[in-house]
Amino acid sequence: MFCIKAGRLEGKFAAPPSKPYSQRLLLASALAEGETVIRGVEWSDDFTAMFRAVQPLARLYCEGGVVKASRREPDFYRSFNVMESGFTLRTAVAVYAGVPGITAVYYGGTLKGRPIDELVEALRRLTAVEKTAGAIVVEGRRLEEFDVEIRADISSQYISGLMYLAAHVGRGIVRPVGERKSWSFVEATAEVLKKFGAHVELGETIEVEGPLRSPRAVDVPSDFSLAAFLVVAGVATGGHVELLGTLAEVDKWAIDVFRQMGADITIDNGIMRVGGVFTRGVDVDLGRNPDLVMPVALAAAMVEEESAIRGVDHLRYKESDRVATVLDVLRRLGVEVRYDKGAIYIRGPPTKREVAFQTHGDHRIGLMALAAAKIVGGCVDDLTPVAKSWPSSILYFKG
Ligand SMILES: O=C(O)C1=C[C@@H](OP(=O)(O)O)[C@@H](O)[C@H](O)C1
Ligand SMILES: C=C(OP(=O)(O)O)C(=O)O
Repeated sequence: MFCIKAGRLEGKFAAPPSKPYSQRLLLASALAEGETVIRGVEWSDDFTAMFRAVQPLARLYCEGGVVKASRREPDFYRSFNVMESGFTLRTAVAVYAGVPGITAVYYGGTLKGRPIDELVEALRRLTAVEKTAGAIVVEGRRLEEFDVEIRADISSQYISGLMYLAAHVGRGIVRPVGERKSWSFVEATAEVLKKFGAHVELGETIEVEGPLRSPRAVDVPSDFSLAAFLVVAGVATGGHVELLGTLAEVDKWAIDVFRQMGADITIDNGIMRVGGVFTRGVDVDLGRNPDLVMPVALAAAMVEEESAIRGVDHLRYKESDRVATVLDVLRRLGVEVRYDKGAIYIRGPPTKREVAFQTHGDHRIGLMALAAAKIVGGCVDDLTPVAKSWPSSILYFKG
């Protein structure tokens, strides 16, 4: 049990480093020609998962938050545990299909109940892939150019995995089928592959052409989906919060969502200053950016006007069923909330104080609970999950 007193969140904080970018940069560095220095890494469980996954084909050195990576002759037999990292599981299974040799990718915890079968089916058109209890075994081949269809409405990481495979083997075409969920993360993959010299076209189909070449040194950008918890806690407690760092593209447009709700956010010389009061509800579709649902829902819980957060049905495939667990956090706050046809409707403000929150084994629900506890006071049952994306978060909220 971790308890927090209600009170103003005040201070100057380093914005949290982006987990999705740190993982993408490490994977690209491990496949690229030449050494890459990656600066500003936070050793989250998911980054560690990617570090394990690339070890059989990369030379790796680390010192604090700096990692140096370059490709090497891959081991023929390789096995590693990606723990609960969906991105690492889905990209590793795809990439190793194009690396001659045999790979056993172990996975566990909440990831055991999350989707992977559609990617396994798509890869079986290229090579042998066996799914057993808790592991996937991939027979890697020297693949030529490939052309595959894959469902786009379950996880964008299937597509990101196939894009990395294409860059690695030389060329590939990926045909997304159905609604394009979490699409901003496909764009983030394209952005990183292009930084490493690949040619990427995102259209009706996706075309990727390698090879990957190191840009020599890269900085991990900051993550707005995580920083947003500090923004919400700062605004909701009337505190003054300053965040230092350059935000990654993927979720940063959502600053305007918080502004629409009444937050006063300015960015000047890489410093984000946060103030204002949440006074208005919002009607927003977060289907392209699912990780923003938790902080936006918490901000919406502060205002009386009803908010609608749409496009959230695929949140059921995350570390927890986030449709259910976001509703759980809000109900514990005494907020009116309902889910209907892919949308969450929220009407605040909180009517409860000193609340007992549950993380349900999910890091983003844990972070939402930490920010909520700073606002109304309360306790979080288990902090372990937050190490998946932002282990240092507890230091920001401890206060
Ligand atoms: O590619 C990525 O790094 C991610 C993609 C999204 O998942 P899905 O594509 O499975 O929705 C997102 O929710 C996750 O936190 C990170
Ligand atoms: C769903 C997430 O990550 P992953 O899919 O990589 O496990 C997340 O960080 O919320």
